[in-house]
Amino acid sequence: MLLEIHQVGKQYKKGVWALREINLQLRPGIVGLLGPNGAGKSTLMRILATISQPTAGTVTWNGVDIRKKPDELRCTLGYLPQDFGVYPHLNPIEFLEYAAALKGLGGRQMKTRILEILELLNLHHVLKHPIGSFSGGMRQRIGIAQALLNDPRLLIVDEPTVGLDPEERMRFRSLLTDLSGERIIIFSTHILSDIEATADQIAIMSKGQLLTNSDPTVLLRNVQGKVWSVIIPDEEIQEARTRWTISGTIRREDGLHLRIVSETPPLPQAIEVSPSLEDAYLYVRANQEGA
Ligand SMILES: Nc1ncnc2c1ncn2[C@@H]1O[C@H](COP(=O)(O)OP(=O)(O)OP(=O)(O)O)[C@@H](O)[C@H]1O
Repeated sequence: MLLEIHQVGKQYKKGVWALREINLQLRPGIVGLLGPNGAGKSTLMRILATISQPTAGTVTWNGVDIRKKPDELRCTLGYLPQDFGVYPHLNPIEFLEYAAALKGLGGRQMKTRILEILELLNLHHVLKHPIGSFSGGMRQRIGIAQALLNDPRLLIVDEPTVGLDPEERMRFRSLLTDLSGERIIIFSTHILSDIEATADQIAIMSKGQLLTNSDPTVLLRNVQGKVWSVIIPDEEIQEARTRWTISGTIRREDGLHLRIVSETPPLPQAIEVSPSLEDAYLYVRANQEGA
């Protein structure tokens, strides 16, 4: 199973590229697509979901160009868009039957499959309740349920944790881990902690470009020896912000404790600390955007 993105670009307006020269090879596992708002994550996901066409480049699914033969991918694609809407008056079964019909799926087997999915997503106790009465996390699980109807090999979820409380976020992350295995799961977010514990691969995007695509341990290794702790007086924070890439600030009795990502010690008394993925993310962005 292989999804290959080759030199993909997308231009919405003349001269303005929302995506530029994206190259990625994805195999089974969870890929975290990380980047700030406007980085191009949704644009890329819509192209992969065959909803939008790239202006340049190609995407192949197991060697087949998805532009020429979109159905090869569509029949095994599950997609949860960012702006997923539900019909509030329908209950989960009614909604999923409707979603299945839209996808051309139906029959007796589909009824059984819907019940299995609702059980898997821990929604079996609310089968008769209108979706409008559900919490944000439960609605997102309905969104995932519709994406799983065809037992997809490629599952694309676009910022699924927006609006969820911390507990719901945690549950959603472990749900994706449960669903991984013989699937490619692409999970976009602008929040690092969403993918920190779950992603096998982290692709970082900014301003339409792919800055890096690595195993999280490689990202961490790259920033090893480049994260420092320093203490400065409160009044120096403005200047510090202009001088350094700061990944954390804590106010203590003895002053402001800064966590700084820098190739060399930012001050002679700086103490080296072990890096986090947050540091690694800032390091990639600071280096590659500035380059
Ligand atoms: N339909 C569109 N027409 C014109 N420009 C668009 C369209 N969709 C997105 N863009 C622009 O393309 C760029 C990338 O947007 P995109 O939505 O893909 O980013 P994103 O990383 O998903 O951000 P967000 O988290 O805010 O959705 C942005 O500058 C955005 O304004």
